[in-house]
Amino acid sequence: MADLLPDTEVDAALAALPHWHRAGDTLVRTIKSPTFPDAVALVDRVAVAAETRNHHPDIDIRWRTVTFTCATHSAGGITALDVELAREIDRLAAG
Ligand SMILES: C[C@H](O)[C@H](O)[C@H]1CNC2=NC(N)=NC(=O)C2=N1
Repeated sequence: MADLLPDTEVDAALAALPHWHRAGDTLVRTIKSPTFPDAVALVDRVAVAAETRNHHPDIDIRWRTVTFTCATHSAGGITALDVELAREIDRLAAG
């Protein structure tokens, strides 16, 4: 499951993840929340989902702006786990 995705598959995945972009061997999305508590509440929802799937994003919180960076550390790059986590983060951010 933690096999690196070829660039063609990363590009295909990103086509369906318009809020995300590729930065080297990671997928990145920045989300601006209305307030700092809202930003932290989003991070908490993502934390629960990440723990459930045992696949965790790197998270940078700066006031109301949260940046999620997804990569599979054990594989050294982007795998299907990261694409699925990005989709989950989009769902949680939209909810
Ligand atoms: C032991 C545990 O299953 C591993 O360390 C998991 C935890 N969460 C993880 N998250 C991410 N993004 N990459 C990993 O390789 C990874 N490995």
